[in-house]
Amino acid sequence: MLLKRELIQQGKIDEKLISFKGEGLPEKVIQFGEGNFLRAFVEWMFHEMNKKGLFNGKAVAVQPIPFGRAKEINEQDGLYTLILRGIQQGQVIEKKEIITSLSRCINPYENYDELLKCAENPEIKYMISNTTEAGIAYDKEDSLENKPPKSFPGKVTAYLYHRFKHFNGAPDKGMVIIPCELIDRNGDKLKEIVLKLIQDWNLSEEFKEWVEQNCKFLNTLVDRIVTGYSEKDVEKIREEYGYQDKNLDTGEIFHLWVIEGDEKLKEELPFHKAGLNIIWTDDMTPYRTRKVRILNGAHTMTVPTGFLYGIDTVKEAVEHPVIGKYMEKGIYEEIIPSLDLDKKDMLKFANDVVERFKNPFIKHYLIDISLNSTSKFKTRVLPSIIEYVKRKGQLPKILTFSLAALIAFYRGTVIKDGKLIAKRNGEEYEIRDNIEALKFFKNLWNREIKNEDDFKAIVDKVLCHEKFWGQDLREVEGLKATVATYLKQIIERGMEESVAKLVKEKEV
Ligand SMILES: NC(=O)c1ccc[n+]([C@@H]2O[C@H](COP(=O)([O-])OP(=O)(O)OC[C@H]3O[C@@H](n4cnc5c(N)ncnc54)[C@H](O)[C@@H]3O)[C@@H](O)[C@H]2O)c1
Ligand SMILES: O=P(O)(O)OC[C@@H](O)[C@@H](O)[C@H](O)[C@H](O)CO
Repeated sequence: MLLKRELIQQGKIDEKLISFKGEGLPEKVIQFGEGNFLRAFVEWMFHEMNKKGLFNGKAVAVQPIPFGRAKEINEQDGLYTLILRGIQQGQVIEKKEIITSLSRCINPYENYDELLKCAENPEIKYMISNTTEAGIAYDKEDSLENKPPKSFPGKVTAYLYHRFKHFNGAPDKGMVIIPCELIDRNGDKLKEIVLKLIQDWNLSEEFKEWVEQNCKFLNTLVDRIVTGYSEKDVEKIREEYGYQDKNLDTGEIFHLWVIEGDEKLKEELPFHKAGLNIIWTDDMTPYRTRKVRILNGAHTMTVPTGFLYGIDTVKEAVEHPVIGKYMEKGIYEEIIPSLDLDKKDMLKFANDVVERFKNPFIKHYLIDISLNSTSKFKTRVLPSIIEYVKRKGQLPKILTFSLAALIAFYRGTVIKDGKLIAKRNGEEYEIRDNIEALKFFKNLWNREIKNEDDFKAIVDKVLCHEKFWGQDLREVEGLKATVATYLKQIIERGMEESVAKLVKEKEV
């Protein structure tokens, strides 16, 4: 029996899972993205507000690409179970609940008019999105003639244009747009692309002014580890509660949403009154830097090293005697000293991150985090290396090693179904990144390696590839030689020996 509204109405679902039925609430939010993260973060927050009568509305999701889970969401009337679990003040906490703040999911590739109809709804004032870092991108080939436009910003532009025309440019029908993508100043970036598309598509000056004056694009930073579901979780729910849930979602208890916005918005969206951890600020930059460099940086520097060591999850990594040490040294001795933020605050954040990584309920696979590692390394790890060198006049050895590990991790020679295939201990694994990056590494490793010079040549090619790093990394003193030495060790002696030696070393 599939989770559906009628099961709740007929009293067939355990009452413990239903704290708020959400019947009859109007749609107030249009949400681009129907992935695990949004459902465990934003929908959960609207649900929490609804419970307390603070929002009284639902979100309607839109599938931003041709493939997704619109069908599954609609089959379950937008309902899904959310399991939040972790350790809080030494106590094991597990909360299971059916979230009722999602009304449905529109697939604009099948029903574009449904999407445009939402733009005509005066009650839908908020737009949320999470389309991954790849989503907020300018596509000069996109067009209003595409129904729907291909890109996410294209869809937003078409949506806003339809709303503008429907309400004859009424100033009070502007939207509050709150993107959650983990890119720097996500709101500003989305706005910039929307304005560019308005120009490309020759839309009226009045529309452009309406967007500029009446639509607010907020910059935000989100933080919660969400890992989706496993078949085991689905099976457990079926056994315990008797229903099947194709949209089950799981995450940690910790959550933080930093939003750049004013008091008026804070009152309109009173997340804080529902006890949620939301920071309204006029500058989100320090929060973003802290999170991306410490938490995401720790993930990205650990993934290739830990994975090639034979470890599969973040929890195993942080608790491993060698890899755990590698990770902590990287965070406390290299990332934090490269940051210009309040020391006490950073240490507290880092300690919490290490605790969060140890969450016994979260199986966060290194191979999943490895997605798009080249661009992640550029934004999440490289700035710490550059800043550390500037401040200390020497290379941070763990982070430098992680670059060598990244090159070793991308040691594949065949591309199959858009993935580069490499081997760990004789077993194949898939490297997922943009196709140019995969081709680059495939060509890079397709050579005979006889001596030290060959490793140097490989590293030279990677470091000078400005498309990855936005700069020529050969200019960082000593980086090429050190990465080449580490890479040679990893390939010739294996990750285990190399990293064990590294964590014992004093200096580079
Ligand atoms: N999972 C987490 O712990 C977590 C935490 C914070 C932030 N995030 C961010 O969320 C993103 C992943 O989201 P998820 O965990 O919900 O994954 P997911 O795969 O469940 O969902 C991804 C969503 O992005 C959309 N999408 C993918 N590529 C797109 C493209 N090119 N254009 C437009 N839309 C596209 C998909 O349709 C889907 O709605 C990451 O980029 C990450 O930065 C994730
Ligand atoms: O989601 P990604 O792929 O951008 O990055 C992987 C993880 O670093 C990330 O999901 C973190 O767990 C998350 O950013 C915590 O808030």
